Amino acid sequence: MHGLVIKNTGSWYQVKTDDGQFVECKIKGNFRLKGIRSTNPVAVGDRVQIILNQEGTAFINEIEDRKNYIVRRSSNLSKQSHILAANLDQCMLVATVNYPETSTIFIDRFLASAEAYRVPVKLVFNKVDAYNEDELRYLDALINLYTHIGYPCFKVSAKNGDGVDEIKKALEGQITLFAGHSGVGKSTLINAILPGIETKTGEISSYHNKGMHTTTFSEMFPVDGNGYIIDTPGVKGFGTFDMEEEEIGHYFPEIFKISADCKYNNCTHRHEPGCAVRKAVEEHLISESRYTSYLNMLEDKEEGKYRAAY
Ligand SMILES: Nc1nc2c(ncn2[C@@H]2O[C@H](COP(=O)(O)OP(=O)(O)OP(=O)(O)O)[C@@H](O)[C@H]2O)c(=O)[nH]1
Ligand SMILES: [Zn+2]
Repeated sequence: MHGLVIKNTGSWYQVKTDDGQFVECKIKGNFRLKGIRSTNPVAVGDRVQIILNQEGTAFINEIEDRKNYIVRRSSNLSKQSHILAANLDQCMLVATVNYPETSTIFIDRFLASAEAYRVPVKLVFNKVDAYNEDELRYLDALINLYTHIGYPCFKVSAKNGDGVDEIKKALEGQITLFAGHSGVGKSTLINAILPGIETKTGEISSYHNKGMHTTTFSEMFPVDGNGYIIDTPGVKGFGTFDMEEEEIGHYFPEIFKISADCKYNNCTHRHEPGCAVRKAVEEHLISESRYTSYLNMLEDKEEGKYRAAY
């Protein structure tokens, strides 16, 4: 029998089978996945094969190949990582231009990590009800920039409901991870999409605070139109993604595209002669803010301390 892992409590996994049953499952034996040293071999979003037993529970005995997955390092000391979710169709990054401001560096780092993880991102700009004329103009400039690069953008007010229907539409049939730094209104937005979920996430957080080993806890919530949303408490964004210096440019689509015209094919687009990227920045074909974010990631890498800012 096949199904989708929709909840992970550490020792048990809840699987929704393809014929619509919910089955509590355990892992059989010792799962070792190729190339991943993970504290949890199975994550929400995994498609699995299960074998039912007489008590009505089941064993997971096979995990289907993942199209992508996101991880978090367990700690700096250990090389082990924790798989937060698998098979994401998309990620929605909630951002704000004020109250508090999401920096373009934060947005761009997030986008680059998502490119590396091969998860498409949609940008959701929240709190549009609160902005003045200047902020709204800046917002439109950002939306113009990111839409052009290929990231769809939404304007919403989780507070008064503006734009929330468009978000609901974009969630249909998709597994979507929500991310965003503290205070952008992620919880308020999720609650506008799924009234009642708020209490649940609250419970999870307080459980967290007791210092119990709940880092393995994650859950997907069904939304209208056969989709799911994942809101992992405490996850502001993606974890560290180890990128080689010359690789960082690959995760800025517009930089990558133009870099084909650089004189040197290992160009880092800083001081090299014949750099097509720097020329494009000067000619305003690549945005200054994106180039700054790119350099910012490169600098961290140089100092040997690259760590995502979330
Ligand atoms: N004006 C305005 N305020 C909002 C909106 N959405 C959320 N807020 C407010 O922003 C603050 C933060 O909202 P939360 O939903 O708690 O933000 P969060 O992103 O979940 O933050 P954490 O819980 O810290 O992760 C609250 O005071 C909300 O009432 C909005 O659309 N407009
Ligand atoms: Zn270059």
